[in-house]
Amino acid sequence: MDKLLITGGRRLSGDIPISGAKNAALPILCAGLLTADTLQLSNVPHLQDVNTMLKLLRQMGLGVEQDGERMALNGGSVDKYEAPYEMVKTMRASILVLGPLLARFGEAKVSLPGGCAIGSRPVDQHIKGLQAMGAEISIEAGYINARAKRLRGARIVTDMITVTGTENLLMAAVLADGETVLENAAREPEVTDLANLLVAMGAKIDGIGTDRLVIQGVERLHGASHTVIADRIETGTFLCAAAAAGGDVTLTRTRSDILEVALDKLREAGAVITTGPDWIRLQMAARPKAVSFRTTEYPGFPTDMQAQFMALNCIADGSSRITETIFENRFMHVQELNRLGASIDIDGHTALVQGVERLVGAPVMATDLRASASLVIAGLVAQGQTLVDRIYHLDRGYDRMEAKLSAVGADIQRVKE
Ligand SMILES: CC(=O)N[C@H]1[C@@H](OP(=O)(O)OP(=O)(O)OC[C@H]2O[C@@H](n3ccc(=O)[nH]c3=O)[C@H](O)[C@@H]2O)O[C@H](CO)[C@@H](O)[C@@H]1O
Ligand SMILES: C=C(OP(=O)(O)O)C(=O)O
Repeated sequence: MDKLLITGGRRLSGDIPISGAKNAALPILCAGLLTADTLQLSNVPHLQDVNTMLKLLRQMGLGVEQDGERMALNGGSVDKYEAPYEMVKTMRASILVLGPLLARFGEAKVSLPGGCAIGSRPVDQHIKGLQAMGAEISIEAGYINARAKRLRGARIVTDMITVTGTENLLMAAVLADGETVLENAAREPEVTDLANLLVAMGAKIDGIGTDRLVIQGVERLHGASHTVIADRIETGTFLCAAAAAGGDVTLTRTRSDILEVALDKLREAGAVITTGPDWIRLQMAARPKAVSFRTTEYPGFPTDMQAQFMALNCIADGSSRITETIFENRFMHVQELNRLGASIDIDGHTALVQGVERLVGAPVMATDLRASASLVIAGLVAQGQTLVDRIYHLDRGYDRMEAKLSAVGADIQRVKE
């Protein structure tokens, strides 16, 4: 199992190119199921989750041609409508095949994802929405079995804001009979990116970027070309790394407008940030100041940045309060950060971080994707060596993180065992 060996204390300086967004690429790949024509995609990131999704889609008969970050998908030969447990258990986003399969083929069998390290993460809202559109759904032996001759438009109000729930229902609604209104829809930029692709494929969607999506179903969708948006969480992760380690980095091929709360927090922490149309520069000359925040849905502070900001707060001047409101169990990194010398207490959904002058390297264990990123950031500032185990979590969502960090001066290497 691969590990990352980091020797802390190096300042970071130089350019880091940002990859396409994992959370946009995954639903966009599933949109390939919605048409018999070809989708031409670019800026698709090299990630384990993308490989897993492609494996699943190929099993269903989707044609895939890959050329680096470019990809051509053809849904003309899709003839299997099942997402088996073995796939779904390694990647929850496999649930995103449910809406497209049901909408185009009238049937789908998808393993229930179950819980994961960060929480119970049910998919009841996906199911409830599809039922409102006329699908007959039964749960048997851990599988969602769904059928519908043709989905019909409906008004759906989800109980909470759900990102993949909105994406699944959107992909179902574009081929449904009549009008669907999705109230309380997620506004994450990745949902917007998917919606823009669907419009390019011939879908009729109003309210893109708002919490009320109105969809007029069409008979069929056609091929299109699309560039996946930049990964705002990868961007934010490298910004936190540079703010914690100190230095001067410029992130290229990314956008500042989809990351504004995180940029404001980094400024509050003492970073000097300048931005251009497709780059963000961060300069950090002093010890960071502690910053408090609550995670919320977009455009609020993203839960996927909580762990990385906690790592920054560990070595900051002052104390901070971090409240997690999206997932019930997203503080698994706290124990590991404390093993490096951090001072963090948990009080319910709030972590109280007392900044310390220094962390000291140690072997630590990654528990989920962003927890892994927080341990890498902590390792970059800790004295001595930090060995991060179980980095298969990191490989799910970061494209060659160690190569990108080495290129700006970090002492970090992948160790194979
Ligand atoms: C592949 C992808 O895009 N993953 C992102 C997506 O996950 P994902 O789409 O799984 O997260 P959701 O937005 O659905 O979850 C938000 C909250 O709603 C709850 N819920 C959700 C659906 C449902 O049917 N029932 C229910 O109770 C969840 O347990 C959670 O507490 O959004 C999360 C929140 O921004 C991010 O952390 C993930 O990185
Ligand atoms: C929680 C995440 O992803 P997923 O929904 O794929 O588990 C994440 O990207 O931080």
